[in-house]
This record gives sequence, structure tokens and C-alpha cells, in this order.
Amino acid sequence: MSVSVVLTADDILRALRRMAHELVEGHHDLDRLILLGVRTRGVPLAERLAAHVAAVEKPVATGALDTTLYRDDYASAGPRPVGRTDLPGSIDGRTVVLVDDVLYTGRTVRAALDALTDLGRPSAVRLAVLVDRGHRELPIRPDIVGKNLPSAPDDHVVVRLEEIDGRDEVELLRAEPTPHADDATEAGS
Ligand SMILES: O=P(O)(O)OC[C@H]1O[C@H](OP(=O)(O)OP(=O)(O)O)[C@H](O)[C@@H]1O
Ligand SMILES: O=c1cc[nH]c(=O)[nH]1
Repeated sequence: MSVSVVLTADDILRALRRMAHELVEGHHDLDRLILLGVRTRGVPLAERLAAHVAAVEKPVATGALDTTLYRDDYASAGPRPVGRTDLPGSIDGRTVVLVDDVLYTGRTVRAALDALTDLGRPSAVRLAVLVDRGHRELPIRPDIVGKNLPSAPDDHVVVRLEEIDGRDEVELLRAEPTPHADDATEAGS
């Protein structure tokens, strides 16, 4: 397996700043916005995004969404701890921006949409992710992306955040190292 750092702490900071600017540009009524972090690492990311938005414009509401009970593998994957969902108030008529660290198959976002339906009726739901690594299994597309990261299906993206992991970093774990061009030539010759 090979491990490479794809985002440093500085890269994450820059990506979040840019994402916050995109949020401000795309949502003129920031009072209607709720940044809802998907547990686990979406929660500190939503709070950081809110801090960047506040620095350039004004404070925005944040919350946390746990999707465990809505996952389509809930029954098959065995018992998992259920986290808290914390809303800053009613989501009815608000624009909810789901915030997550990684977007892969899209199944977590699907579960989040299902959870939202039980919580109220937002006027719109958007999606912001730090890393989009592709390989969607559902018709889900992010609105705001920190980094598009091409990956193989069996790679793994590890997001570490100061608040949870003690440092900021995104790593790409490759199951098989990509063959070096020379190796490929040698193998083929
Ligand atoms: O698009 P998907 O295929 O659903 O994958 C993306 C999800 O996977 C990770 O969560 P994970 O289930 O590992 O839980 P965690 O955030 O609590 O670690 C990540 O934080 C996303 O929520
Ligand atoms: O690579 C992946 C896929 C799903 N969730 C992650 O956190 N990383």
C-alpha cells in the first residue's frame, strides 16, 4: 500500500476559505442558511466554514446531522453507535447545506437527505464536501468542492481534522502502488 498526503493543513485552510466565498456568493440571504455537518467530520468542517463565512460576511447557523439510522446498510452492517443530531431551530423553509469531509458512493448523502425529510421541509438542500473522490453509486452531485481527487475504487481517503484527530491532513491510501512508467516498459519488453 502507498500513502500520500493530498492536502496539507494549509491546503485545507485555503480550500475552506474558498468554499466559504462560494457559499457567500451563491447565497445572498445568509440568514436563511443552515450549515449542517454530517457526522463525524462534517461537523467541525461546517463550524469552520461558518467561521470563514462570518469573517467575510456575517454569522450563519450551524448544526450536526447523524445519518446512522438512515443508512441503507444499517441492518446488514451490524450495530453502530448513533450520534446526536443538533439543529439550530426549524429547517422548514431554510436552505440547508450538508457539509461532509468525503464524497464517494453518495450513500451517506442519500441517508442524510432521508434524515432531513424526517426533520422538516427545507426550501433547498445543497452539498459541500472537502474531497470528492468520485465513484458515485447514486445520482448525487456536490455544489461546492474543496478538492476533486481522482481515485481508484479500492483506494481510501483519510481526512484528519484538528478537532478530532489532533491535526489537519488528507491522505490517499492506494491499495496497489501505481506502476512506475519505467516498470511498465520493462514489464512489457
Ligand atoms: O459517499 P460515501 O460512500 O457514503 O462515503 C463518504 C462517507 O464516508 C465517510 O464516513 P464514514 O461512514 O466513514 O463515517 P465517519 O465520518 O463517522 O468516519 C465520510 O465521512 C463520508 O460521510
Ligand atoms: O475513501 C473514503 C471513502 C469513504 N469515506 C471515507 O472517509 N473515505
